[in-house]
Amino acid sequence: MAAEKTKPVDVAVGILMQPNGDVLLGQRPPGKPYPGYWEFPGGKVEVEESILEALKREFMEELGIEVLSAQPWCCVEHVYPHAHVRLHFYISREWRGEPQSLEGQAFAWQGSLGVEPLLPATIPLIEWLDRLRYPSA
Ligand SMILES: Nc1nc2c([nH]c(=O)n2[C@@H]2O[C@H](COP(=O)(O)OP(=O)(O)OP(=O)(O)O)[C@@H](O)[C@H]2O)c(=O)[nH]1
Repeated sequence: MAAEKTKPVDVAVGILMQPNGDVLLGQRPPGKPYPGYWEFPGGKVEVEESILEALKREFMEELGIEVLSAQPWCCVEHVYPHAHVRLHFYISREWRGEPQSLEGQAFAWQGSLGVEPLLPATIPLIEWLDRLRYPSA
């Protein structure tokens, strides 16, 4: 069945934002669709799990970070050849712990220049995000 005719899969995505505006990105590992592309950490929401619960679980599993609070920011739907996803982006400024690469992926704190390539569904968000994190620019 073509991906666009399927029901979207909900994905919880977290943007950890430091006081200077830097945000945390992770790199997709080999063996997954879009290997080597950069993304905000997160993953699919499981059955009977809220988006915030999924976000907290994914951050703990992937990075060993305890997200203490996060606010919904925006929701983007995208149809890839491999999946139809509905991405729920949350912004967190309050977490505990330093990121560790628990699943072998690279990660980086990024300022305005950023890393490339980014996942296609994530690219339009960067401009909106820059307006939020650098309001006087
Ligand atoms: N975490 C994350 N996922 C994103 C972003 N942008 C984006 O399009 N996605 C898509 O959302 C889905 C994330 O789910 P996932 O991480 O559990 O799935 P996956 O494809 O990596 O692997 P899996 O199906 O083996 O679990 C992927 O289809 C990914 O392409 C982003 O910024 N962060």
